[in-house]
Amino acid sequence: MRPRVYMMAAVTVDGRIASKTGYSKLSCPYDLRRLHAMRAMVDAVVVGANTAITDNPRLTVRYAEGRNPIRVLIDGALRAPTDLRLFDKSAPTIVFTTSKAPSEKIKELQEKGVEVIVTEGTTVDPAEVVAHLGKRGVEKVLLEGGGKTNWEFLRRCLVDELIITVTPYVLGRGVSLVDGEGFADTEEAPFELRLLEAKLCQCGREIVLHYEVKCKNQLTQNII
Ligand SMILES: NC(=O)C1=CN([C@@H]2O[C@H](COP(=O)(O)OP(=O)(O)OC[C@H]3O[C@@H](n4cnc5c(N)ncnc54)[C@H](OP(=O)(O)O)[C@@H]3O)[C@@H](O)[C@H]2O)C=CC1
Ligand SMILES: Nc1nc(O)c(N)c(N[C@@H]2O[C@H](COP(=O)(O)O)[C@@H](O)[C@H]2O)n1
Repeated sequence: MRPRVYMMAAVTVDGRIASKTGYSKLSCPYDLRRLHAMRAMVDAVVVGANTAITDNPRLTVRYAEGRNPIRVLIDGALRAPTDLRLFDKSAPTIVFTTSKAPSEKIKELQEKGVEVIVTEGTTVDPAEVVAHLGKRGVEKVLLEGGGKTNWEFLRRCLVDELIITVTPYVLGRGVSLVDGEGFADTEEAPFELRLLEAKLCQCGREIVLHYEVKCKNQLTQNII
């Protein structure tokens, strides 16, 4: 069985996860604690190249109790600089890339103890990433964005639960929670969202929405 995939993000009222300049610090301290508690609950946390480059995240557990998950970066052309915090020794890190990655950069990362997996094709197939993690015993994966990576996972029905915090801001042009080609209408989406919970954050200014993502194929199979 493939690992269960949770997608978590903080969005503005107009659905942005970052501004036009890449600013993304939207969450209140309570929301950050929820994020870190989730990191402690999963076995691996996944981000895309732009998030790694723009935010230079640590992806470790700091505002909750628990162990650090494996950090996973999807970076087709290995654009991420090798001095990112992701590549420090605080947690195991895996990079999924393609033959577009410069070989000297792969070597540099390997010397830092980072595992680099070069997949076939011109882009990394997220299904392959999830399957690979499953084979290594990973049972729970947290997808932390950004928008393009969220789209690549969602359009393939690779997300099982969505936890979205709506924050009291409007940014206008910027990065969308799900940033891809898009669906023509709600029917075209290969999944349905079922609301599990909607709650007010302890800060009193944010709403936490928790959905189950049901793949329509699986729904049909269940009906038959
Ligand atoms: N508010 C929040 O909760 C969060 C906000 N953010 C924000 O999101 C922004 C970044 O989002 P966005 O620009 O959409 O980018 P992403 O972080 O999703 O990175 C996208 C890039 O990752 C690489 N990538 C992702 N999936 C694949 C794949 N399947 N195969 C190959 N490469 C892949 C590609 O790089 P390439 O094109 O080189 O192949 C792609 O362009 C940042 O500003 C960050 O701050 C991020 C997370 C949470
Ligand atoms: N859930 C959530 N809320 C926000 O407001 C955010 N900005 C993010 N961003 C994610 O967290 C990463 C930063 O992590 P570190 O604190 O450096 O460990 C960032 O890169 C996004 O993945 N998430």
